[in-house]
Amino acid sequence: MTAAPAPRGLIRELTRAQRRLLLGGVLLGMAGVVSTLVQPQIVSRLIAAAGQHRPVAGLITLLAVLFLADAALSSTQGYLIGRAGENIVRDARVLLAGKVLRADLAHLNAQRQGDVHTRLVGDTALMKIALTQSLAQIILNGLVVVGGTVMMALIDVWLLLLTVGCLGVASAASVWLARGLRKAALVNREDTGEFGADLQRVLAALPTVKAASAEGREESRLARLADQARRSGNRVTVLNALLSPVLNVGLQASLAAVMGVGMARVATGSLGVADFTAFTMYLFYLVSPLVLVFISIGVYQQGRAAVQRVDELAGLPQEDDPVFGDGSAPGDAPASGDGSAPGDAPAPGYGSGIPAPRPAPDGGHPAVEFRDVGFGYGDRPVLEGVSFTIPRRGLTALVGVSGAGKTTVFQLIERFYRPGHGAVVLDGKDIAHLSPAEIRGRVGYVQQDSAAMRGTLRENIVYAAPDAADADIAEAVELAGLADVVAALPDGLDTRLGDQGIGLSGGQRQRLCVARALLQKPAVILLDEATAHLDSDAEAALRDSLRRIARRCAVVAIAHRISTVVEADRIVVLDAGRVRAVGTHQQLLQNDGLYRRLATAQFADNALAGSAAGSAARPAAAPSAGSAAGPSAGPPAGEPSPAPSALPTAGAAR
Ligand SMILES: Nc1ncnc2c1ncn2[C@@H]1O[C@H](COP(=O)(O)OP(=O)(O)OP(=O)(O)O)[C@@H](O)[C@H]1O
Repeated sequence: MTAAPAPRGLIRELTRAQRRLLLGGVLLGMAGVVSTLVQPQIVSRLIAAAGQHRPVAGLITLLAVLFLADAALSSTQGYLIGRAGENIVRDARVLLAGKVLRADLAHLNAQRQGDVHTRLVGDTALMKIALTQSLAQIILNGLVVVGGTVMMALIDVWLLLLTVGCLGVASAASVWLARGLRKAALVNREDTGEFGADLQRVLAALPTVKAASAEGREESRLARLADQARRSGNRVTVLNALLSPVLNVGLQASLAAVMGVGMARVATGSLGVADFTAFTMYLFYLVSPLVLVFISIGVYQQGRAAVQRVDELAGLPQEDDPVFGDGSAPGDAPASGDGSAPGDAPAPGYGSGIPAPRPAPDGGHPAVEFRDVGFGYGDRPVLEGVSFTIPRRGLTALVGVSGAGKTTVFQLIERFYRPGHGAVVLDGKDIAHLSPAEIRGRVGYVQQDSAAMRGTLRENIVYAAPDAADADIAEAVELAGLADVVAALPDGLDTRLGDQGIGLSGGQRQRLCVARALLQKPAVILLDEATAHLDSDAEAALRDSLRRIARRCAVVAIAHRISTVVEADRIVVLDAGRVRAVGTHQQLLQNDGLYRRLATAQFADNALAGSAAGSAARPAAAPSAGSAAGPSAGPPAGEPSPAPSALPTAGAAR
């Protein structure tokens, strides 16, 4: 994963929030340790008292109380630590979900969705075990081991040295195994993420997989990845399986040695029976904590691999990270240009050498302005020296062959990506200085792939304006040409849609997205081939609506159909990432070869198909009053425009 380093102390922050539960758990656990360590001493005194025929009832009662206290303390400690663990998982998931939702798209797109999912769901759960249960086990059982060792030293140092000698070799081997375990666990987490990512890819394109009869191929591919995860999982299992036996061998050896040497010393009278019993009890008490310490170290190492992956995801660069650093406050108005009268010469010196915004003819600034914008995805340049303005009202069409950069222009207006050069200006403000919420509150965006989500039709429509009034919803539905669709559904707006809006046709989904954008009441509406799936009646109705809407705000359409383009107040022709021409349909027909070819090629196609017969050529719209930055075409020569049909976006038209 190519993410920036995680914010320092993320894990510390998550655990600090749970410090009361964690501290409470550890303190109770320590009380339990004391109660455990005292027990052999009481037993030793019990044996001594019984040997001397003294009363033992008090000692027996004390021993019973210690046993019960031990059990109560250890279960309460387990509960507190477990609760802290669940809280840490919740906090980590909420934090990561926020990071992913606000991540910079360029960086997020480089991640595999399934891997992001695995990190958010699976790795956070493993992280909980590492940060709470296994750490608590290491601390508490470690205390039992240390405390027990001290008590054993007080009873008989030579027997202790014998024990440590047998256990030392086994412990060193266990530490070595635990180290290997961490590396193996990291590989296994990566492999699991890989499998998740591929599964997600297949599920997202299931109809394509079925249509291509690729189920078998995909199954084999998934099986290969599952096998890869199994192999690395097996390495983890082997190391895990070796950990306890290695330690057990050491423990068994030390038990045998202690019993042999201890009994011999009891026989010679150099060690008392009571002390030998207490020593042996400590050794037995040490067995399980010692094994648990090493198992917990193993689990902790596996959890650390998950912590590393969670940390990386938390380090995803965020879209509101400051990257420009020019010292101006977010949302600063330009030093000049605001308040200048329409027609004033642009004032120089705005931002980093970028000319000041040009006031729009209707007062105020243009709705959108591109100033010498250059942009590429990674090292691949897509836009170069792009400059144009979009007036505050009217319909602007963006045309060009496929891959010219039209959608990229929209994505830069939304600031999904930042330009490498130049500025995108929204209502006189460089969007580099606006928050994502400010930008997207002013811009409605209907994407090419008509995004709809699982939920009701109403939830989908009000998604960008959750508090919209019913009357506004009804108006947006009407304007988007969705009213008949809603009326025909038994549950109307409360009809439930499946994933990606399953339950609606492609054209209906497009109208839903238009309604969603309209309801937002934006200053600028971006339509990316929003009528591509509509039949000609629905498209004509939506065009009428857009004409009405364009009286109130700026409508920018990446136009698929020439009928939309013909009606546009201005047309921006993009060619290989550059603005080639700006003008009306008539002006461009007259003066721009590429535009003429784009328009007439489709007209000819439709004429051949006989579909153009009934389509009367619409009179070209009057040239826009707004001034156009960038190349401009000359006035129309009064020649007839091609009949409304579809404008090709294929490179063949060039
Ligand atoms: N996320 C991305 N990562 C890398 N390259 C991309 C990405 N999106 C688009 N491109 C590339 O950028 C170029 C412009 O793409 P864009 O989608 O803006 O073109 P377009 O004019 O809208 O095309 P179309 O009419 O086919 O939708 C294309 O060459 C495309 O391959």
